Amino acid sequence: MRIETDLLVIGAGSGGLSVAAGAAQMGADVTLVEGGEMGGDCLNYGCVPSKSLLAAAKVAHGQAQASSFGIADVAPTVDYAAAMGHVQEVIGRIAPHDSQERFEGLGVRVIRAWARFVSDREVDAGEARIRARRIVIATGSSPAVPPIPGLDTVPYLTNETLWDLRARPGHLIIVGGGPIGMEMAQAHRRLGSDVTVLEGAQALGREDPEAAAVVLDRLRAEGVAIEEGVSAAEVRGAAGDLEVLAADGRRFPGTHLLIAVGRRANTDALNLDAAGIETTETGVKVDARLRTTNARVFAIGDAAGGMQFTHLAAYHAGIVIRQALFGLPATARTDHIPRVTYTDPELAQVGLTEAEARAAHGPKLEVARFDYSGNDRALAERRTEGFVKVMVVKGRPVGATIVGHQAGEQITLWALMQAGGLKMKAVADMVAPYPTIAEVSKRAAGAYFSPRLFDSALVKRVVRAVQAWLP
Ligand SMILES: Cc1cc2nc3c(=O)[nH]c(=O)nc-3n(C[C@H](O)[C@H](O)[C@H](O)COP(=O)(O)OP(=O)(O)OC[C@H]3O[C@@H](n4cnc5c(N)ncnc54)[C@H](O)[C@@H]3O)c2cc1C
Ligand SMILES: NC(=O)c1ccc[n+]([C@@H]2O[C@H](COP(=O)([O-])OP(=O)(O)OC[C@H]3O[C@@H](n4cnc5c(N)ncnc54)[C@H](O)[C@@H]3O)[C@@H](O)[C@H]2O)c1
Repeated sequence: MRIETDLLVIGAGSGGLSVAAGAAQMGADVTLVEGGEMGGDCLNYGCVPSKSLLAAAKVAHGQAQASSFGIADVAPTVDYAAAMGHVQEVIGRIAPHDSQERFEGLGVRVIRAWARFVSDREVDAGEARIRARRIVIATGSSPAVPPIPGLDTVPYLTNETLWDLRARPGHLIIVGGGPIGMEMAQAHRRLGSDVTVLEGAQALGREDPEAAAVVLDRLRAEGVAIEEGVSAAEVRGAAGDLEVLAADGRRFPGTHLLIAVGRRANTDALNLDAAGIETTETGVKVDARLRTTNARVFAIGDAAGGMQFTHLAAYHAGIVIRQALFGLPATARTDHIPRVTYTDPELAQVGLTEAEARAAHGPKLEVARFDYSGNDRALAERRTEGFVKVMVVKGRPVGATIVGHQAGEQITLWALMQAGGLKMKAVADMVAPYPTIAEVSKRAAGAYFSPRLFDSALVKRVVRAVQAWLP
């Protein structure tokens, strides 16, 4: 079967679905090829199942920690299979939105097969040979599996297989202390598993160290063993009884092993050479407009080898639609893309961290800060750990870090500030409802302005003069 199309999208995950839906609704002839599950990683093996399991874990934790509110603590009775059932139910409720039926209803031609390039503008998928004016590679990424001796002889879990478990792991060993490792560590600890995290460098090492420490302290207090600077040298054992040997000779026994050491872009099966598309160590090589080394082909989302987030893939989709449908130039920015690790407390970042901002701006950097312990709502909810830290250069934020209750919700304000290049005055002028956690951001803006107001000899002189003059 031969197909001619305006836009061919390879991969029906967060990025590909956004391109296909937008382009079809704007009148383009769109063909979407998906070899696996509609919805990609985020829906089936990533964001949705992980946040759903964390939600179940939060309920269990709440039962165990109620007495500070005057309600008896209850040791939670966890039905792990039922918690995983909840995870699958949530996936099932979102799935229709990403389904083949919905996309066909939007006018998208959906082909369920694995795609591979056969020329610079043609792709084979199942029985179809598809010739396209423009092509978008949105094939996402897969779990990287490190070459640890013995790993191939032991059953191990990844983010793709974890959700099939129905019996709670007795002792889950997690290799990798990034967002996947730390989210799953807390979820499983709260659901009653013993958990050990083995991290080769520093856990949450990409984040502001002070903010990461707040999260790591909490996880340790909840009983997660976090071993940093531990590289796994060997794995031994069998299902239910295995051990990881560290390079320094230490042994870490457990029942289950989760590998969470980062991702590999899904490019191997695409036969990119046939289309003259180059790759880098992290994914498809793209320029700031997300164009590959083939002028007809774009790459977006995880496949493009940069940051790996669902909202980034969706943002990339807009950048590509503008170029592929309207022929207009569009450049992808990164400075306004937030990221959140959904542990409890959450850790959220947009733009530069303090260390990055100091390196980039030196003495021009001012850091405005406010602690959750000064927020009345946080006190009412007994959630006083954490802070907001805003990196400011010439009155405009260049980054914000929030760690604490609902940090992921609170960072959206700073994502807006970064996206619009707005000044701190915008937040200072905002009236935040009392009592909300959102006031932490307003108070951070206040902390930026208060020395200018309260420590200013000029302001004091003006006030005294006006008071002397007023009737
Ligand atoms: C455990 C976990 C938790 C996460 N949590 C979050 C979170 O809370 N927030 C967040 O923003 N991000 C999160 N992420 C990251 C997020 O899932 C990804 O960044 C996002 O899914 C990337 O979207 P994508 O469209 O690039 O790729 P994907 O969603 O992975 O979609 C790619 C699709 O392409 C298909 N495909 C691959 N090769 C081919 C081929 N040759 N032919 C046809 N089809 C192909 C795949 O089957 C897949 O369906 C998480 C990831 C993981 C693993
Ligand atoms: N909340 C979210 O938005 C969210 C949640 C989960 C995942 N994700 C996305 O998925 C991506 C992948 O997450 P991840 O946690 O797998 O990867 P990651 O790259 O963020 O972290 C992996 C960690 O594993 C460590 N590591 C690497 N090799 C190791 C080894 N052999 N032994 C011990 N430790 C080792 C690294 O030092 C690093 O700290 C993230 O970059 C993120 O973009 C996002």
